[in-house]
Amino acid sequence: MSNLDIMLESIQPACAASRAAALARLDQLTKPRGSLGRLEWLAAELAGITAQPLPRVDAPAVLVFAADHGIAAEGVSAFPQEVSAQMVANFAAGGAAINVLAKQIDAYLEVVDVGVVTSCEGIEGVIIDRVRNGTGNIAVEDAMSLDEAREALMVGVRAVERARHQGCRSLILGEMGIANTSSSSALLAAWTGLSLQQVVGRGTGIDDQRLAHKCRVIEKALSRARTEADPLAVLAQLGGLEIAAMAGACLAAAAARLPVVVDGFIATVAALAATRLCPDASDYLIAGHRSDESGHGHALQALGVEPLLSLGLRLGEGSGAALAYPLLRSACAVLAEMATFDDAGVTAEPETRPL
Ligand SMILES: Cc1cc2ncn([C@H]3O[C@H](COP(=O)(O)O)[C@@H](O)[C@H]3O)c2cc1C
Ligand SMILES: O=C(O)c1cccnc1
Repeated sequence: MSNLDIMLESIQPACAASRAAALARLDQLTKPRGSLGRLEWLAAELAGITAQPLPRVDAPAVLVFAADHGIAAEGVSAFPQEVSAQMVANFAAGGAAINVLAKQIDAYLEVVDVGVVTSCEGIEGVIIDRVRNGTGNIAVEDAMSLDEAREALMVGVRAVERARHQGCRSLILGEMGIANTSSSSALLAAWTGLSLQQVVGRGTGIDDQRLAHKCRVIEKALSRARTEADPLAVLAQLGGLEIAAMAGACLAAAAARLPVVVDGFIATVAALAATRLCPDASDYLIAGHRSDESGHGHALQALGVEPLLSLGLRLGEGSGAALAYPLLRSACAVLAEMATFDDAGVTAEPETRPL
């Protein structure tokens, strides 16, 4: 059995007993039942994920995976392919949105080159774990081989191992890769049967004409693909290297009982890939936000998750997940630190006297 198969077999559903214990405690805390709304739901989810009635999520790791996409040659993005490598240098220099947001939550940040066309070797601080030099153009050929898809998953697994070594207890997964909304749309359509109109959006901000062209290119990719194939084969045909790495990171997180805060459209499709490979991995996913990329709502629905925030972001990099992360911290703090009715001598029973 491969290391990947061993890990897939080790993934267990979230712990129902810890979740139930957290829910019972929430009802004893000094507040009307349920009055902290989704924060209570979040606290219970985190208890189930970590198998701890009083979960802890500090410190978070932000893992940003970068790779290029052959489909960029079709003109499906508003930006040229070289921006992927330039942005990796920007991440390394600390100048991107995710750098700023990761700093605000005291996160451990790692940028991994999984397959940027102009290799990021030599950029200080970037982890080089390359599978190949960008993917094939999915309109005309498979993105990668089955072996390469497995290798890309393992890139994510290794990144989670490093984050755990740093003492991280929660994960935020981000990506950089020009044209990766196209691969994500193709994967989402392949796995859900949704129409192109539902899954294809403007990405970096393309106009109507380019959007129509993007739809035609993705349609070509889908007509070439064997969408009924097993999930790994679909990932190899249509996926991106960074998408596969994020999926591998989701699986490793599930195996280690760490919560993953899912970011935007691309990260959600990667999380969907993880659940296609191992359905129990879905228990470990918290949707950070709903991005403005049309199709993200459908992707979240396919994953069966409700996002915490909706701020009109359309960036990726892990930005929306980093913004949502403080809610996880707050949920854990409320559960652990609020007084119970008994502790505080507050009457727990609702009013029963007749009016
Ligand atoms: C400067 C810049 C920074 C970014 N950070 C994330 N993305 C986002 O945009 C890309 C996806 O959109 P599309 O499929 O239209 O290319 C990804 O790299 C994603 O992470 C960026 C894009 C640009 C241009
Ligand atoms: O939702 C996202 O993650 C997204 C949307 C547009 C461009 N890049 C990323």
